Amino acid sequence: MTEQLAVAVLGAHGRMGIEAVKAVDAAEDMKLVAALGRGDSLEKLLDAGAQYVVDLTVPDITETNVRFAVEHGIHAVVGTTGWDAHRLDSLRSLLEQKPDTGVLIAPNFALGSVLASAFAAKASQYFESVEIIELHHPNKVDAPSGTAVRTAQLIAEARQEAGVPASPDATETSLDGARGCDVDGVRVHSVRLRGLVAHQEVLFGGPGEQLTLRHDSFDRASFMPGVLLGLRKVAANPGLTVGLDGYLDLGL
Ligand SMILES: NC(=O)C1=CN([C@@H]2O[C@H](COP(=O)(O)OP(=O)(O)OC[C@H]3O[C@@H](n4cnc5c(N)ncnc54)[C@H](OP(=O)(O)O)[C@@H]3O)[C@@H](O)[C@H]2O)C=CC1
Ligand SMILES: O=C(O)C1=N[C@H](C(=O)O)C[C@H](O)C1
Repeated sequence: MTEQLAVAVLGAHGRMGIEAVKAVDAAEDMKLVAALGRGDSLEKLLDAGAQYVVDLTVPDITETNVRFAVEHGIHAVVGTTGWDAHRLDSLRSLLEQKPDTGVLIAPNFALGSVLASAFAAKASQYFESVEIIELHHPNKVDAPSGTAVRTAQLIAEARQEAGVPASPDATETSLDGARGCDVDGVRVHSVRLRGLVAHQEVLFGGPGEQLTLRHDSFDRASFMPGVLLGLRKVAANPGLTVGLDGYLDLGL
C-alpha cells in the first residue's frame, strides 16, 4: 500500500470539522494525525507531522491558519469563508516563496454545487436578468455565503466576456436590503431559516421565460467527497487554486 496522507483538521469540533474528522478517519489512503479546535496551538501540526491541513474554522482565523501551514510546507484544503481578493493576493505572494506547496480554497465542496455554479455562469450569457438567492441555517455567521459570492463572480466574468449588459432594474426607492446586496453587479439575497442546511437558487429571466438552477445540501455529508478529492489533488497542484472546479475537468 502507498503511504497514507498525514492529515490534520482545524475547527475539528465544529459542524463541518466533525464530519471531516470522520471522513478522513474512514479514508484508507489517509491518516488523521491531529484534530484541533479553538485554543489549540498551531505548533501541534508540526508535532503531529501533518503534511495536509483541512481548515474549517471561522473567517477571522482562517488566514492565520493557512499562512502558518504554507510557511511550514503543509498543503491546505480550505472550506472556510472570508477569502476576499486582498487575502487571496497576499496568499499568492506567500506561495511564491513555497513553490512546492498547494492550497485549495473551495467556497463549496459539494460536487452538485460546483456544477450548478459552472452551469449558472454558462447560462448567464443567454439571459437578460440574473439574481441569486442563497438559503442557509440560522447559525451561519457570514452573509452572503461564500458560494453565492463565488457564483456571482463567475456569472459577472462570463457576462462581461460575452458582452451582456447589466440586469435591468428600474428601482428608484427601496428599504435597506430590499434588493439584496450587489456582488460584481449581481444581486444576492440571503435567507436564514431553522431547518435549512445550505441551498442556492440562481434565477434567470428572459422575455416570457424563467430558468432556475437550484442546488440543495440536505446534510454536511454532501461536502465530504469534495474535501477528500481536494486532499488527494492539492499536492499535485502547487500554488493557489480557488474553487474545486479547478481540479475537475468540467469542459464548459
Ligand atoms: N466549503 C464548503 O463546502 C463549506 C464551507 N463551510 C464554511 O466552513 C466554516 C465552518 O463552518 P461550520 O463548521 O458550519 O462552523 P462552526 O461554527 O460549526 O465551526 C467552526 C469551528 O471552528 C472553531 N474555531 C474557531 N477558532 C478556531 C481556531 N483558532 N482554531 C481552530 N478552530 C477554531 C470553532 O470553535 P468554537 O466552537 O470554540 O467557536 C468551531 O468549532 C464556515 O466558514 C462555513 O461557511 C461550511 C460548510 C461547507
Ligand atoms: O456555513 C455554511 O453552512 C456553508 N458555508 C459555505 C458558504 O458560505 O458558501 C458553503 C455552504 O454554503 C455551507
